[in-house]
Amino acid sequence: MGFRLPILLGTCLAALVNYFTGRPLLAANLVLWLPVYFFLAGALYFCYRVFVYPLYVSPYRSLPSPPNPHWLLGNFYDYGRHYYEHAIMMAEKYPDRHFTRFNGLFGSDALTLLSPEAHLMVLQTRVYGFPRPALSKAYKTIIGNGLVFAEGQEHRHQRKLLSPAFSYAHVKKFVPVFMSKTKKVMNQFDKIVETGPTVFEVFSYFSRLTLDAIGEAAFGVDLNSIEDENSELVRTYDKISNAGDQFFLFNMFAFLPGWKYVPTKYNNEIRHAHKVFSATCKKVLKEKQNRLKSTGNVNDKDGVSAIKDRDILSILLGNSDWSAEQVEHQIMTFLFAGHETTAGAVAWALLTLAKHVDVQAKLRAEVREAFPGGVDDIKAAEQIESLKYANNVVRELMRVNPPVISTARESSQDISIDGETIYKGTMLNISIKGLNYSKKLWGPDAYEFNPDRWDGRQADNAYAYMTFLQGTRACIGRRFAELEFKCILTSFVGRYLFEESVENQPINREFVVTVRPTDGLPLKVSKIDGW
Ligand code: HEM
Repeated sequence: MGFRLPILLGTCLAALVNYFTGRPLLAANLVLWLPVYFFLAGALYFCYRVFVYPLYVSPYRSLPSPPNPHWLLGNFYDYGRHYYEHAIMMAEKYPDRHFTRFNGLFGSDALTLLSPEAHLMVLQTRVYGFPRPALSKAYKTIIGNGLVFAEGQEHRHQRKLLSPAFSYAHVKKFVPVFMSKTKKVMNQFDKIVETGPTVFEVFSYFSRLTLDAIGEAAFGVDLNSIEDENSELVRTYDKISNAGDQFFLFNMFAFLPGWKYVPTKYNNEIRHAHKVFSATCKKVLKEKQNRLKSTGNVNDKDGVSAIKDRDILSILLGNSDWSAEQVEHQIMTFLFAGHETTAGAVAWALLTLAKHVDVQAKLRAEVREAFPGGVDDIKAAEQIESLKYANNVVRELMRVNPPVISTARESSQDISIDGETIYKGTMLNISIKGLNYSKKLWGPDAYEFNPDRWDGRQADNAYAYMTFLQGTRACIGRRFAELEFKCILTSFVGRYLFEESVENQPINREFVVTVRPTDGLPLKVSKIDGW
């Protein structure tokens, strides 16, 4: 309906004023009346949207919804903090529904998908009929306008082009990169704990580790953030990711044209961040182009296949359809998507293991038995993949701690699933954590951390394990991330014991694209001799 309704209301108001006052419709006092009409029409429309539409007009009004915590903001405000809890609660209460209602911003309609069938429809069968909502386009400044934001045929094309760089056969060649970055951070840990068990903040170490790993594996450059604690790139990621309510406001007003130019504190930070990311991408690009020129590999006549360096950047450069700016945006995308997610996964995994020292001990025993010579023995993907218990632990850690807890789509068409209709223009919430914790799909102990549940099980229904999403737009970096995660986890748990700094201490979480610990993650770390 957009702005048509206020205009209609404004006209009706003008007609009413004309009827009761006898003044000519928008004639003599046009300049005076027009703003008044529109103000009143806007106010009327606002009341209609917030108070009348959700209760009496919305086609979804009879659908069940979670309690509405705020008449104006609906469930939008606590989306990041408690959203997945709503989804879990709704899934438990309505196990046979495909979707339920979610109280959107300013009385708007939104749905939470619940069933695997609904997810299959939105993420695979009719995937390009469900693009990202306009609201999320505001993230382009941080994530880059690359694969994440491509839609339709353009997405299909980019994905096909980039997929070879993420095949398992290719990704496993990165084990030496993952291990060399891991060992650098282990050396830093060794120094911190050399006089005995020490409590310190661990998240930032993994954030820098994964940033350097993606820099080298995907682009062939050393971003040097492990050594340089004051790296501007790291500080900038920290700043925009720890934005709390400012990020909420940024999102809330993102639909206003020109909002990003309003000089709010966060808008300024985002603009600065964009400059830093853009400068990094340009630097990465330049270094790579120089290297490729010197080896004579770039722009060979058959493009991608002629390039010996089959890392992501070589593939991007081998595609002559893309301008330098497009390549830069893709680099920004992989820098962001490739490090925040895995860093979050490792941090939350260590917290979970700190609460389950028995699992840690069993995992450590398996790692030490397989690699008696210590961390230097870990050299190839096949060695790590052969650790049966470690594989179960990793899958379970990723199930209970998905770093991306939810995502959103918007319906660009009317679609029915078993007679329940999703109307065009509706915002859809995809609760990754909701499905990962579904008792219907995972059994009564779905909330428990239990690596043994994976014995003999892959994931009966792929749409039950959503950490990397599923379908056409599932995470392209999944294999990369899983292998990197395994390298990091087996090495660190092999050598150190992780415990909670204070038992059951709540850790504040921030949800800005990924879930990260707001004030860092303090853990008690001790070195266990013999490895
Ligand atoms: C534990 C680590 C990771 C997790 C949990 C994760 C999770 C996800 C999820 C849930 C999505 C879907 C987002 C959406 O559609 O809204 C996604 C997409 C994506 N991820 Fe990952 N990711 C991880 C690591 C990585 C890595 C290491 C890379 C690259 C090296 C990467 C690159 C991407 C890209 C480019 C997309 C967009 C794919 C598309 O739209 O076709 N991710 N990831």
